[in-house]
Amino acid sequence: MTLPTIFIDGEAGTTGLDVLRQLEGRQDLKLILLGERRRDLEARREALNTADAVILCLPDDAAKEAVAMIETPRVRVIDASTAHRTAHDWTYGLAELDGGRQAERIRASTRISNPGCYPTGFIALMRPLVGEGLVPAGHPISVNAVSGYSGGGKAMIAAFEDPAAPDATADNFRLYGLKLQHKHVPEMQEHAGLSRPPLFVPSVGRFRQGMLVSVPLHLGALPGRPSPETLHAALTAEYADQPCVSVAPLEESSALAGLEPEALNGTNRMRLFVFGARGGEQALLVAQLDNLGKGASGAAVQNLELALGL
Ligand SMILES: NC(=O)C1=CN([C@@H]2O[C@H](COP(=O)(O)OP(=O)(O)OC[C@H]3O[C@@H](n4cnc5c(N)ncnc54)[C@H](OP(=O)(O)O)[C@@H]3O)[C@@H](O)[C@H]2O)C=CC1
Ligand SMILES: CC(=O)N[C@@H](CCC(=O)OP(=O)(O)O)C(=O)O
Repeated sequence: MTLPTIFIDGEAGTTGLDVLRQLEGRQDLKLILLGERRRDLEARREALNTADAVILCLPDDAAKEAVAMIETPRVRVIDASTAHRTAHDWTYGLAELDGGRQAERIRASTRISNPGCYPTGFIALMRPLVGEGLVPAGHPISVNAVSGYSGGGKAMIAAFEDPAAPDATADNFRLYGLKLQHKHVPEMQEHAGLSRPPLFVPSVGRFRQGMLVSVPLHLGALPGRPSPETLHAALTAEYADQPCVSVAPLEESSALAGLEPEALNGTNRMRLFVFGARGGEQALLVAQLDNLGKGASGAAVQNLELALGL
């Protein structure tokens, strides 16, 4: 039996290394690695056109360049960058959407855009609620989030870990994206089904990886005045059959005094929480995930398995 071949373009970057860690040692596929030739255009072109599947772990411009180099339509492409996440001829790689029907679309596709880390949490929380009409598409939505510093790739890792790095920082925590035009906003809006861009306030802390994405809601301002229990029931039903996404029971979340971002590190899992007093007028929805796991490399490997039927 011929094993499928996989090329990771960007194999030595933060996401690429994490994909490599998950794939090396597998007996059901063969990796194409370029090592020192990874920046050589001709070596990349050849690998991009001979592999059965390629995972692009590159900045946006380099990802677009890689796609333009692919002349073989059968090659399955999984792009971890932001470049194709709202492109209508690409399939959005969040397999759990629409009760898992998105997994079928991924299976049938040769162009798969891997979701952004923050959008993975936001869309998982919001899309079912908008779809059910519990939150109107035009409702003003705010989203606050915190990420580990690996979210900014090699440069941000160096800034937090190496005092001699060009952007070295002693910050323990900071808000950013303060122009309110973060690159993830169009992706969040489109795949959550919103007609108005969410107001997104990201932040980064002095921990390597892990993420919380929070959406506060004034329930009295929603048309049906749903309770926290109603929102929780909708999310629980949506993800009931999904092994990688779970919804914490209300008894569990109401007993929590706090929530930290690192609990799911090293996994491809995401946990959703609904906080709020029983029957109350306010709710806080939170997604907990690993920015490098379900937010990047974990989802890329999940999409690879779907696309190749592994
Ligand atoms: N970090 C995260 O949490 C997440 C990242 N992503 C996305 O994944 C992609 C990669 O990010 P990340 O791994 O963090 O970034 P890194 O900066 O850690 O790695 C980028 C990689 O791209 C390679 N590269 C850069 N430019 C070129 C080029 N012109 N030709 C060939 N290779 C090139 C680099 O090569 P070299 O090793 O030679 O420097 C490096 O290996 C980005 O699009 C990012 O948005 C998505 C979700 C989450
Ligand atoms: C902490 C930090 O800087 N995070 C990055 C998001 C991670 C990333 O590169 O975005 P994708 O998920 O789209 O690839 C940022 O805000 O730009």
